[in-house]
Amino acid sequence: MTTTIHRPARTTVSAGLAATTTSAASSADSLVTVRGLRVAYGDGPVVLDGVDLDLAPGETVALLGSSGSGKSTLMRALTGFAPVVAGSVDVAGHDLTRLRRGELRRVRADVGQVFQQFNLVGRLSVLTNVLTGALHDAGPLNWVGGFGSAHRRRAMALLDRVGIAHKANDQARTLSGGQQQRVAIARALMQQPRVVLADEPVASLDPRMSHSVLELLQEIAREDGIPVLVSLHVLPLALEHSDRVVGLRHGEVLVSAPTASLDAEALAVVYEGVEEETDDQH
Ligand SMILES: Nc1ncnc2c1ncn2[C@@H]1O[C@H](COP(=O)(O)OP(=O)(O)OP(=O)(O)O)[C@@H](O)[C@H]1O
Repeated sequence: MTTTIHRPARTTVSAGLAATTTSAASSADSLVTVRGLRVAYGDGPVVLDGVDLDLAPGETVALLGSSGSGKSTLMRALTGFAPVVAGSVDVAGHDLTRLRRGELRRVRADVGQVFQQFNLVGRLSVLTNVLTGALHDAGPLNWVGGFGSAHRRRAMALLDRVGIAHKANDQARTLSGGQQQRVAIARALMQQPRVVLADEPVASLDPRMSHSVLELLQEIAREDGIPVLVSLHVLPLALEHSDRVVGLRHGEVLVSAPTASLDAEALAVVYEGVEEETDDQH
């Protein structure tokens, strides 16, 4: 696939940009392929317009854009929850826009999700929170012992992988934000996802924790050979912890290029003409 930095007529072209480079992803090897995606909520305006996206196994793609540019909506489309007006959203060989509800539920199990607020059940143990990631394939639960021993072994192995096995029996709410996000990542991995979506996973974390959580996500992508799409508001974090960057502005993809070919100046086009606060982007 050719990658692009689009410059709409109303924006200024700054010097020195590589307008065309070669991407890591192409539709041939992509696990996720979005084409011509157009989304509108009810009778409201179009919030995604003609979006193309490819996610290849093993790559971490940073999704950038100002508040309201459509990042969460794109993530929602990848789980079949966005009101799609046109286009296709292919995840692991299934076009989500064409599936019935039951089929959609099965395909959703392939998509692991990580959220800004972790979404753990605070009063439950760390281990139980991770186990809930396997609910879709747990079968009839043994309500005395809960999940079976195979699930528990897998959950413990994942907690070990994310570095907090020693907290397994603690209540989730007693952990720090960074630790809770690691639990949430382990829970997402528990469902053995084919792709991981992380919607602003470090927005509630301090800089040190942010780096370590993003390092972990990138490591998981590489080691497990799954794509990770991570939306971020902080440019330096995106430039340090991704293989490719996709930049949205007003629902359109303006930048899609390997991270190594980009810098903050090249990405400024994504934020040009946007009035919202920009303090945390640089
Ligand atoms: N459920 C909804 N109903 C109506 N409009 C919505 C809904 N969700 C989002 N929108 C609108 O869609 C547009 C894109 O929103 P979205 O949340 O996808 O942006 P975002 O880039 O994720 O923003 P942020 O960085 O603030 O999370 C915005 O104009 C928003 O108001």
